[in-house]
Amino acid sequence: MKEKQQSLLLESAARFPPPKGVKLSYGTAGFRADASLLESTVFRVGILAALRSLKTGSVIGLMITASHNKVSDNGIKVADPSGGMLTQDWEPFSDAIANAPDPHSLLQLITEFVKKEEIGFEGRQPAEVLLGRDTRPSGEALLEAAKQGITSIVGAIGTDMGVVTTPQLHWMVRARNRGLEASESSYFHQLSTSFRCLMDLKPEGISKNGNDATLVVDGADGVGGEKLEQFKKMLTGLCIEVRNRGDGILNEGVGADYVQKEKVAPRSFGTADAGLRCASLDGDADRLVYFSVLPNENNKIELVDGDKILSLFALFIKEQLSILNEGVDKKGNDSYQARLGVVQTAYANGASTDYLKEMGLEVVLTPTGVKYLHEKAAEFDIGIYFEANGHGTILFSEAFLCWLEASHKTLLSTSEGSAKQKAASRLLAVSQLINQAVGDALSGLLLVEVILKYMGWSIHRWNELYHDLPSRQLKVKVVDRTAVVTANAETVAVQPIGIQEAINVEIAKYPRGRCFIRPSGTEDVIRVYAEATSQDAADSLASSVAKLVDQYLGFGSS
Ligand SMILES: CC(=O)N[C@H]1[C@@H](OP(=O)(O)O)O[C@H](CO)[C@@H](O)[C@@H]1O
Ligand SMILES: [Mg+2]
Repeated sequence: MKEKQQSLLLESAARFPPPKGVKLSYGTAGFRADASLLESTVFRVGILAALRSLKTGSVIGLMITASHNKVSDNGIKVADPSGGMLTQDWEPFSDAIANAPDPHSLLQLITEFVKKEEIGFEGRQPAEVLLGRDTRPSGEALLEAAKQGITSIVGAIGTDMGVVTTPQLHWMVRARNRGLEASESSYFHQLSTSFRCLMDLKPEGISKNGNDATLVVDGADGVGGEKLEQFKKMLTGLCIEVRNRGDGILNEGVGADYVQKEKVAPRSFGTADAGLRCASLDGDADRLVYFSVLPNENNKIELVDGDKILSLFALFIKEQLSILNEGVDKKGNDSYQARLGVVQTAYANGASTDYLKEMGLEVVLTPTGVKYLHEKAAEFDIGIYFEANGHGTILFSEAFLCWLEASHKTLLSTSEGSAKQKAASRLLAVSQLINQAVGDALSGLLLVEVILKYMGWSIHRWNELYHDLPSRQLKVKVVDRTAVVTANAETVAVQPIGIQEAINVEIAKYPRGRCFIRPSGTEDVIRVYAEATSQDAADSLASSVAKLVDQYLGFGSS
């Protein structure tokens, strides 16, 4: 590294001293903390993003958001060239530089890393980082700190995309690296065009969804509500009313995380909305859940979560694939036996996993966190992944899309208007509509709406696909959450020794009982999840296992 570069790093790092006594970690989804603690971290992640851009010769993304966390928090996530999450190989470096105590130790870490990764500073392309932020008041100053980090790498530039949803930023990174236009208007254009194409391809004779022609959306008082209000004007054939568009406090009693975890209606929704088809986005609009307010039930709702969105998508895709393969000899030249797979975590409701398996689908479980689910889904020709909390998307392999495009072309010339041609056309439109960089509440919502129209289903009919097993989630504060080590996609606790056997004894007391514990990657707690055939049983299983966690690891345990 040249001297000029070294002194630039030292000078700028001196302007962003890290807070004393705070240790930060990249965690499940980037750095998150109280916004007042983050300037130095964000500055340093700016440096990391510029180095990543140099290393890959591609555009990188930086998103300033703390998603569903409270408004006083903030955070930062990195988008890799594909638009997906930062490669896990670079997470240890991000942790190390975030916690470097002074400019010199920071410079030393960077120098060593640049050498190890063989990052060239005289590459053909200059480094470029796209920056975005959500609506948090702390976002503007943090974005400036990130920019300073980026520009402390000689020749690197930061391009401010303004206030955007997390998935919009990831989409833009992906688009730029494919040589496409990466603006908000091109994003809206792609989504609205593919949405219209799918609406035009719905079967004739399907009736409207009864009385729920309008979709009412809770915007979590964040960026998603704002964007949807703007975007809905470009959508034909769908009437959307957006509530909680930013007048109230972000994520307070609103948003997908609140609705999914508490199973109650968000602020601005009540019994007057009973029976309507409603949806809720989270603070940065990468999560989506649906719900319907129950009549006379004190804000209780019928929750249609990420597992059911996944099931709806899987059903639709599977149907289109079987139309395409109808009458085709398995060895036929123009057939492509696409591998369709679904990816869930241990938090997926057991009834959803049973349902998907009964459909004949390959179901894979991964640890919690989109980075794991996304990676697994990419192994299929069509991989659908969702966390129960509503974060997920559909990935199409390049090989399958190539075949599909060619096949569609042939079908257009030989049998335009045939069921097969329409099925191919629908799948192509889905690959355009759904955000293949990352889970996206806006594009997910449009796909749900299209499929409900296609099926002629109301939200209640959709919710009847299967009945969720009653479940309960609890959090337990412990001395050191890293003392819990899990295996088998977090379904088994291998440490502390003996705890799993004790949990098994509890589980055996309940028919269809299922329970697991894991350390959270975003909060300082151990999470307990339990499922059983009645709510009382799920509650009681969760609370006895929470007691075990407290006995083994709680503050009175040592
Ligand atoms: C049970 C649960 O909902 N866990 C969430 C939560 O992770 P934890 O590691 O459980 O804190 O935040 C993650 C990031 O948003 C999300 O991917 C994950 O699903
Ligand atoms: Mg989010």
